[in-house]
Amino acid sequence: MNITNDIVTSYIETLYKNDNPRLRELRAFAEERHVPVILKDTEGLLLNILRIKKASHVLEIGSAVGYSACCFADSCGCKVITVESDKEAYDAAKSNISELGFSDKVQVRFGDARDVLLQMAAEKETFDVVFIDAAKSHYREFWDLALPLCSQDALVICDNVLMKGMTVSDEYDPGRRYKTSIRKMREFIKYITHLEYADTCVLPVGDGVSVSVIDKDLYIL
Ligand SMILES: C[S@@+](CC[C@H](N)C(=O)[O-])C[C@H]1O[C@@H](n2cnc3c(N)ncnc32)[C@H](O)[C@@H]1O
Repeated sequence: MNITNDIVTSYIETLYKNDNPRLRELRAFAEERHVPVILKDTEGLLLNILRIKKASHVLEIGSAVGYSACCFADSCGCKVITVESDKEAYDAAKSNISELGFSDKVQVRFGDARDVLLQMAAEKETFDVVFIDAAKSHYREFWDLALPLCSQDALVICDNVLMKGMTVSDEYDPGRRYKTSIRKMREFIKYITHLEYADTCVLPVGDGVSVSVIDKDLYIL
């Protein structure tokens, strides 16, 4: 189910373009195997945001097969560190990044992002964009761990925040199967939209994308 009108979504899909044939192939490969990769309209939004921001160092939580990480590096030449906890996905991401020629720009790290980000903080790594696209029920933990890694005016972008409409209304989860993750996502959205150190907007693009600008001067560890 789309969170926007199906006719609008289909029309926007017809406008999609990615000029890199290898990335188009990787998207097709992932889609055929039902590997979740960023939706086409989300991709368009993120790549333009990265270019407007002139992003140089991007942290991604949730690599899957490495598709979005390669798109980021391809669109603006930024360095990307992407973190993946599933061994099979990690291996696939590593080999795709290498085969597509992005090994000098994209580094994939294996492990639960909640552990890997702690190590990165100890190594004093910083990023001007963080993209959170992993287990939805852990978004608050990912956010808290990503904040110390952000530079001044960094962007923290979270995917799937509208959860196919379920964040907005229980009617989209009639069997109440996702009750806990819905509650956690609502709490997360409320949290990030009421912070003094972050300005956040939530966009009904793809499965819902939040974009937060971080004022490090107002952020106290
Ligand atoms: C939606 S997919 C990522 C898609 C990718 N960003 C793209 O668009 O090409 C989410 C990925 O997050 C990974 N993941 C889930 N929880 C994680 C965690 N705690 N730490 C690291 N990776 C995690 C999953 O194994 C899955 O491969």
